[in-house]
Amino acid sequence: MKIAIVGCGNMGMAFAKSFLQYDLVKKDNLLLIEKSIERSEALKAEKTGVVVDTISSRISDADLIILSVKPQDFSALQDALREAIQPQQVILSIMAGIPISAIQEKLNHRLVIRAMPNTPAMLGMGITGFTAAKEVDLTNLRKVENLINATGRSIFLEDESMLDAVTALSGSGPAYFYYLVKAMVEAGKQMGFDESVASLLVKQTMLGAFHLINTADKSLDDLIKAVASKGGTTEAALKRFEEGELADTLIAGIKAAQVRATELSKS
Ligand SMILES: NC(=O)C1=CN([C@@H]2O[C@H](COP(=O)(O)OP(=O)(O)OC[C@H]3O[C@@H](n4cnc5c(N)ncnc54)[C@H](OP(=O)(O)O)[C@@H]3O)[C@@H](O)[C@H]2O)C=CC1
Ligand SMILES: O=C(O)[C@@H]1CCC=N1
Repeated sequence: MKIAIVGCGNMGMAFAKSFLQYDLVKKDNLLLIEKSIERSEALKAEKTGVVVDTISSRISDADLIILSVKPQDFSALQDALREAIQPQQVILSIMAGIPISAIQEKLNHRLVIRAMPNTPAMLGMGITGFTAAKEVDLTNLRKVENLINATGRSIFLEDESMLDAVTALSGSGPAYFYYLVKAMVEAGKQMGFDESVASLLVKQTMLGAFHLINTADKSLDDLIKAVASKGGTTEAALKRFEEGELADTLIAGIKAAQVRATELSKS
């Protein structure tokens, strides 16, 4: 299989490296198109694939073209891509917000799959929601699904509009988790720990607690109850969170991300 990746930043390279790790593509068959000189020099030094800086007829060789530039950068490349693209090539877009119909229209091309991964894809521990234009046949869909699964797990969604919710929940989700971890580390520092000690306490707590979610046969409410003794310390913290409407704020934030994804689709 020959793959071209347009935009080789965080996510483009998470995909590229996962494919290489599982031998789903050979380096010689991996075309990396990266505009940033600094980044493309680094990619050349890493020898991850064939690195070029612009879209040219070389892209016409690829079976699959992955679009992993920022949504705002799509319009600048669409003309060059429309010129070079061949009818049998499959496009996989991971750009937040941009609907399949817009990509089809701008590129004058039908075979478009749209996916929303997240950064743990860098470790093969991502989760990706994806959907496809009705013109994409099962063979191509399976091929792309196999590639996505090299970055972690995946979930196929019939309804494209749910991809904006995937973006808000799991696409952006890692940042919410880091935000929470950062606040807990800050609390540790304010209580007198060095950053490194606070960080160790928090990170190991999050790791252990995560595994309990997955292994203990208990609901999240039961897991909370198992920590929060009547009249104890956890209860004091949870009461303060409730007063500050922390859960509602988190939910509102996630919905704001969904709204932004929908706005991006219209810009
Ligand atoms: N980061 C995340 O957690 C996730 C991101 N996404 C989506 O993935 C996409 C990429 O995000 P991310 O990897 O974080 O972004 P990055 O900024 O890390 O990577 C994008 C790269 O594309 C380059 N680029 C821009 N225009 C072109 C062009 N015309 N030709 C070639 N390269 C180009 C950029 O260069 P320069 O910097 O010079 O502009 C940059 O190096 C976005 O659309 C985002 O919505 C999806 C899921 C999760
Ligand atoms: O913040 C963003 O727009 C992208 C999409 C999901 C994660 N990062």
